[in-house]
Amino acid sequence: MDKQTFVIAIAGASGSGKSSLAHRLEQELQPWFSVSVLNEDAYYRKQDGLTLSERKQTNYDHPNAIEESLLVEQLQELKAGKSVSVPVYDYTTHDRSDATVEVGPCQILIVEGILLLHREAVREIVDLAVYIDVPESVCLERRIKRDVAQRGRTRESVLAQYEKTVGPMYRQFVAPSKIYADLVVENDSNRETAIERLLGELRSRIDMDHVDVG
Ligand SMILES: Nc1ncnc2c1ncn2[C@@H]1O[C@H](COP(=O)(O)OP(=O)(O)O)[C@@H](O)[C@H]1O
Ligand SMILES: Nc1ccn([C@@H]2O[C@H](COP(=O)(O)O)[C@@H](O)[C@H]2O)c(=O)n1
Repeated sequence: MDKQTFVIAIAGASGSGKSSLAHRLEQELQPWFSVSVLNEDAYYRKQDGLTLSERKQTNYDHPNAIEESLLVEQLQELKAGKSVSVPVYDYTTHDRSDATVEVGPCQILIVEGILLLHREAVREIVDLAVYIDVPESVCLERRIKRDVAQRGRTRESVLAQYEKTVGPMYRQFVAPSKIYADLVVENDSNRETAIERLLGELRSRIDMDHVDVG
């Protein structure tokens, strides 16, 4: 078997804890492997032709909000052992910035995002598909706290956006994509429980011979 980058996708609702788990997994795997983490959000389309108030109205939870062709192209390049220049997204301006970050070849690539498992072209690249399963009400409470603290939002704006787009798109696209997961992990209690379960499953499911450790 060819040794190439092993790609783990972590999908699930906004606020389910994908990003936190992806970075914890990176920490746990790093002593043994070179690991990189990618976020689907980096591939939100550029919106510099729109005003800020127009950008605030965009439906960021619809699959078409993401430039899927660039996401897939960069996943393929990384899987093939090449470097890519990943866009940098700014949630406060609702736009992709002009900056990019270089992501180099790695043995394990973790990519996280709400709609990854909805995307057939992404599923074809992924070696292990993980869905983080958390009740909607828990995700919403976490999202309110995070978006007010880190993404320049108010509680009211988060609730309005949730009712208009986030909740409906979750029910239409994100939750149904759970059927494509190789592994479903609950994350509505202790964070350590989820990471332990993920690591336990990974140990038995990742074919380490497949990963180039040489
Ligand atoms: N198991 C957990 N228990 C409590 N809070 C959590 C847990 N996992 C993540 N969080 C918190 O919830 C918020 C959303 O987590 P994040 O990883 O950003 O979710 P996502 O990437 O799925 O949107 C963050 O503030 C994070 O610290
Ligand atoms: N300008 C933007 C872009 C995206 N969002 C929201 O981000 C969510 C996905 O990221 P998570 O880290 O929460 O998984 C998605 O639900 C979008 O609504 C935004 O609010 N503003």
